[in-house]
Order: sequence, then structure tokens, then C-alpha cells
Amino acid sequence: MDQAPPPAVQAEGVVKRFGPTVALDGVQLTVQPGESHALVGRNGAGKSTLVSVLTGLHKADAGTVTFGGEPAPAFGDTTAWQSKVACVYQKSMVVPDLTVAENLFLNRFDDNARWISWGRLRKRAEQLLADYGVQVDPNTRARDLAVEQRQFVEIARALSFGARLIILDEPTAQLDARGIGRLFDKLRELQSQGVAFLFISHHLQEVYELCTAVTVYRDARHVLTAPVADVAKTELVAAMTGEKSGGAVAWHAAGTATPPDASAEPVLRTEGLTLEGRFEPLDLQVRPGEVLGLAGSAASGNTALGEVLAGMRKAGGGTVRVHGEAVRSGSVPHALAAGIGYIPEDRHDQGLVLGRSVAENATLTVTDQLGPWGTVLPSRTREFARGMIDSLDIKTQGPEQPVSGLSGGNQQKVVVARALARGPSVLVAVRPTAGVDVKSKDSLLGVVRRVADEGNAAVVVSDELDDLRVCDRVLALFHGRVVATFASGWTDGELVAAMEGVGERE
Ligand SMILES: Nc1ncnc2c1ncn2[C@@H]1O[C@H](COP(=O)(O)OP(=O)(O)OP(=O)(O)O)[C@@H](O)[C@H]1O
Repeated sequence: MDQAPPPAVQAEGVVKRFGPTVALDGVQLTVQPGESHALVGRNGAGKSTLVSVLTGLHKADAGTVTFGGEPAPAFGDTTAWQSKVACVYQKSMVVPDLTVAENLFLNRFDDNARWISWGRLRKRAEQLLADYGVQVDPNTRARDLAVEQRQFVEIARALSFGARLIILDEPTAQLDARGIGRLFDKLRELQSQGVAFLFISHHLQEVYELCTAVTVYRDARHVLTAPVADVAKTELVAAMTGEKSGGAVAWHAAGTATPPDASAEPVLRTEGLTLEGRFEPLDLQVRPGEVLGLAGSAASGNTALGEVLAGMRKAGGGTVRVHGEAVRSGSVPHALAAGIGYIPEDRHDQGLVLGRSVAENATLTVTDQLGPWGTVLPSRTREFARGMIDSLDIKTQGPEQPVSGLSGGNQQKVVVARALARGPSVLVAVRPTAGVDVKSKDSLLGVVRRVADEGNAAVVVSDELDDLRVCDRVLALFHGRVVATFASGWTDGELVAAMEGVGERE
């Protein structure tokens, strides 16, 4: 009888501590060759830490890891790790100014060659990409690749090192529906060739679409491994949260206390607001109590619009007014002073000072309110931060912990805390729940709803249907133009069709 091949990766009893925090408490994971295995859990459950251990970035304090039945390479032997496993992160690992060919052969020396033959390099790159069915010109500069192509190049690079296990950390975060479809097709094709995938995602529907097995971690511990087909979504959520049922969702627009008063003066008003190449002149009005959705894919211009509203970018023309007062364009301090709070999409570039504490980051925009005569009282800062930690369910050792020690999703919540700190009249949130776990998503969208219910205006920029469900009104953008307007009660199909430009002429 044939023996089953050894697992692509097997981790047993893995422990990892960061000072007083136990990030992994004796966890296990087994991924079979050719399997697509999901790893899910709430923010801070330990997923990224496991990835760091499996890719040789962190040394486990205890436990064993094997690849294809063989012990993991020695800690620090980067080349050996590369031949076992690779992780495709949301942030690019390729060098933007180099070509695809150069990126593919970066740090790889030709056995006997004393100099680099560019022609040969290009040929080898062409061959390599063709082997894995990746249709990208090796002469393209990496910066010009679409996210999806960049991911394909990174996967091909990993496979060419001999790795047969690829870890994908939220790979769909920046892809539109078609890009996700193409990514999944490619993954299935590689799976059929025996490549194994560990798929980390907060989008449970993607887990059901792509994966055959799922492992759940909760609070640093392993709680469940099962075939995806055997676990209902409610069970999966229950395993992640440790609670019996999900309970009622509190943030839907429909049925909220009082519908926004259509005759009230708008809190936020734009006239002829435009940014060339991004979005055409727009007249928006958001009334007290209203959450407005700006739906659209990354190329629709909705993110640029959000950034203009928040003062991150200067408008090409037109005006923004808050309570009738004009806001100077392209200035974050002026936007803040006008009462515009902003939750950016990219928390690393725009959001946080990583070396500083949770309390300091959460209060960066309100230092003027934390003590008399321009002083900042640590006690008041801590008190404010504690309130935010409770209301947003931020998993941290306490207000003093540097945000660099928080998990990705919990860092996102600190960004939200900061945007709320000033009690904004207008809250602009760009994909606010990206990277946030299923349960926190509810509380976060609940917070957006509450800001509006208190008589303010909120603008949600997103292509996530759940984010848009909190809205009273949704404008769908396509190629910089509003192509449809929906009152609450829209169906998923019609909104997706509008965002995809169905029925529009390009
Ligand atoms: N460098 C670090 N220093 C201190 N603590 C850390 C560090 N990295 C992670 N932790 C802690 O380890 C725990 C697990 O974090 P990890 O990033 O693995 O979670 P995660 O499951 O990936 O969460 P998310 O879904 O939010 O990305 C968290 O409590 C986190 O605060």
C-alpha cells in the first residue's frame, strides 16, 4: 500500500512569548500537500506570530516544526527557509524600482558566473514565469505591476526556490472581485500540482470558497481543525469568539432609531469637488444622523475622494463645507479643526506612531484637551485610552503598551480611537474594517453608526458590502463618476453590479 506523503508543514506544541504576552500557547497546525488550509481567529489570536515562526522570522520558545517530514531549518539560515516556505504579505516584498526579472533572481548567484548576463536573466525569468503560468512581462518594473500580478510574481519566486508551502496573509484585501477570482483560479491550479497553501483571512466567505480545511486559534490556543465542509459559519464564529451565537447585529441602517431628517441643514456639503484623473465634480450633502456610503473598487476614485475630504490630498477644484464653513483643501490640521475625523485605509503609512503607546496614539489629535494650558496630563491620557480600549475591545496589555506590540487588527482599532477622540462632526472612514475580525467588525461599524446617531455625519468609503450596510444612502462610483444611488435596502447583487460598472460604457 502507498504511504501518504508527509504533511507540507506540521507544527506541534509551539510556544511563543513576547515579554509577558503569550502569543502562542502550545499550538498545532498540519497542512497536507495540495491542500488549501485556512487559519482563522480574532485579532490577536496569534495567526501572524505563527506565520513568523513558520517562516523563520521568530524563533519559537518551544515546540517542533517540520516541512515535508523534515525538521525546519536552523534559525537564521534564510536560504534554507526560502526553500521550504514563503509568505505573500499585503505589503510588497519586491523591490519597486527593479524589474520583475531582477526581483525574481534577487540575491541568487549563478553557480559559476562572475558577472550577470542580463539577457540570460531575462530568459530565465521568462521561463520561470511560463513554468508557473504567470503572464507578466519580466521587463516590467515591479512598481508598475497590479497587486494581483505582484502576488503571482512573489508566488512564482517562492516556488522557484523549491518551496511547496505558500502562506497568504489577507491576499484579497486590495483586490476587486475579478482579481480575487483570478487569484483563486491560480491557487487551485497550483494546488492540483501539489502546492499547499495556508490562507489567513477575516473574510469567512473566502474560506468557504477556497479552502478545504480550517484551523481556529483563540487567545493563543488551538481550538479546532476540521474539513471546511463540516463546519457551519455560525460554528466557526463561535469557535473564534468562544461564544455560543453571534447575536443580533446592531449596526444596520434599516430600522435605526430615527431616519436622517431630509430637511435639516447638511453637516457636510461639497460643491463641484473634483480631482483630475480621480473623480469628476461632485455635489454631496450629508445631513445630521446620516451615514453616506461611497461604494466602489480601488480604481473608482472613492478612496481619493475620502482623502480629499480628510485633507490628505488637495482638491483640483470645488469646495468642502462643514456646518457651512469652508474647509481649506489639502490641509489635515484645517480638516481636523473643522471637525473632520479620519480613519485611513493604510494604518502604517498614515495612521500610527508605532513606537508610542496605545494611549499616546489614541490621543494624538486631542492633546489640547488633556490638561490645562497646553500640558498633557498622563492620568487623563490613560483614562481616555482606557475608555477607548473598552468600547472598541482593543486587545492590549494596557494603555502604556507600544502599538508596535499589538496585532494588526488591534492597531486598526487604535486608529479608529484616534479619529473618534475629538468627537468629530464628520467621520470619514476608508475601508474601516479591513483586517478586523468578524466580531470587532460589528462593534466598529456600531461606532460609526453611533457617531451619526448623535447628530453628526459619517462617510464610509468601501467596497465591502458589510461596511456599506451601515449606510443610510450609498453612492456607487465607477471610474470617478457616481453611477447609481441606493437607499438602504439594496440587494448585494445590484450594488456589486453598480460598483463593477455593469451597464456602464467604459
Ligand atoms: N512584537 C511583538 N511584541 C509584543 N507583543 C506582540 C508582538 N507581536 C505580537 N504580539 C502579541 O502577540 C499576540 C498575538 O498577535 P498576532 O499578531 O499573532 O495576532 P493575529 O492573530 O495575527 O491578529 P490580527 O488578526 O489582528 O492580525 C497579541 O496579543 C500581540 O499583542
